[in-house]
Amino acid sequence: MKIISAHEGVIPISSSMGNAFIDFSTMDCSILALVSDVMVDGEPVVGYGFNSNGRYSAGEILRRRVLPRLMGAPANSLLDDDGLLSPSTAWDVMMRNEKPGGHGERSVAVGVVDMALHDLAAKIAGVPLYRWISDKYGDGTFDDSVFVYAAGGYYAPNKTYRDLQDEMKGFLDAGYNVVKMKIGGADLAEDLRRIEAVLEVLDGDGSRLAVDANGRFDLDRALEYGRALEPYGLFWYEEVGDPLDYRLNATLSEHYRGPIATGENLFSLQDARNLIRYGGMRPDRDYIQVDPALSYGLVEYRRIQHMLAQHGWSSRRCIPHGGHQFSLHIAAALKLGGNESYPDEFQPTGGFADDAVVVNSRVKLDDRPGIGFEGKANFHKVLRELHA
Ligand SMILES: O=C([O-])CC(=O)C(=O)O
Ligand SMILES: [Mg+2]
Repeated sequence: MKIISAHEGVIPISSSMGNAFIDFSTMDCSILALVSDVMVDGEPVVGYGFNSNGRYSAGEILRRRVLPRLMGAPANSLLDDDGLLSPSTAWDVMMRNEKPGGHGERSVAVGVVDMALHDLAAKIAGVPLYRWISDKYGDGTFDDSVFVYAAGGYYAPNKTYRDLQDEMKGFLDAGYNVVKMKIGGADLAEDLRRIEAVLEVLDGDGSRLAVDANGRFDLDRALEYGRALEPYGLFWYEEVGDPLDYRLNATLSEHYRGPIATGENLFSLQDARNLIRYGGMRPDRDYIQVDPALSYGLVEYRRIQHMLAQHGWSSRRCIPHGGHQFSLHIAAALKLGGNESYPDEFQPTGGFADDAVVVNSRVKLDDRPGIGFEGKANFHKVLRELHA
């Protein structure tokens, strides 16, 4: 088995919305197709990857470092002892001559390729990725549906409370029980009005609402918001301070009693371990949101799972960021607590297969081989054009 060619590209996923830290007017995304020499029904088997939603493309690193190493390696150096494509062996090849630390966007580039390699390996095996993962690394069992919550509630020009409520109603109508909205892009009084507006739609049940500050707050503001939010009994209070400010998070956890979620901008085993060591995260209630696509892919994510287990954390406390199909398979196979979903945002990359149905905030996995991008027509069209 050989990878014959790699086709990398960049697509816009821009929009007018904003969170507390950035607007998405120039947001884009790296996409990748790895074409193999394995033929099925007269067509080569192709693995696809992309860099999750909401961080910029990493084409330069892909083109200059990661892909040349992958494509320059002897074909058999990417295979396991059974002659099958091994994403973890390929990972070592991609990371040759890379120093530790400073993970930055390198982890994003490697994550794109790791996703495509997993898609390819599962397609060659003729099974959906969740099955491939659970057969290879687990006991062959998996969750046949995954908890998903609907993320949205962004700031946007001229967006009214009514617009925000309608957006959230749309999520409930689409089958979600838990929704997420942005905070920190306005002052506390205004954000509380926005929260109250959303709570009206949720019958006043704060346990169905997560709020996300996108790393905006300093300690004073983190605690001030925490005091104001605590009475609502929210689903979680997300990414409150800078992702690498572990002490801020630890101090917050001493004051804020409800669940805290963070980790979407931690891109390595080392950073995730520091969060667990120094961030005051509580394994009985908090959530880890590391996104496998942004953080060196599934190979590294499995190391993170191992680290979490050593620290006494259940995989159920992990709900990855990103709202993508890759994490959905990982969540089912590694028995995570769930996965994010963007029903409306980040197109064409965000969201699941077109025929995926959310019932009671759970989505079932399907039987398409690999990750199943083929079931998401608008995205598959873009991916196919890469190697047409
Ligand atoms: O706004 C974003 O960049 C996405 C985000 O934080 C999330 O989905 O949790
Ligand atoms: Mg977030």
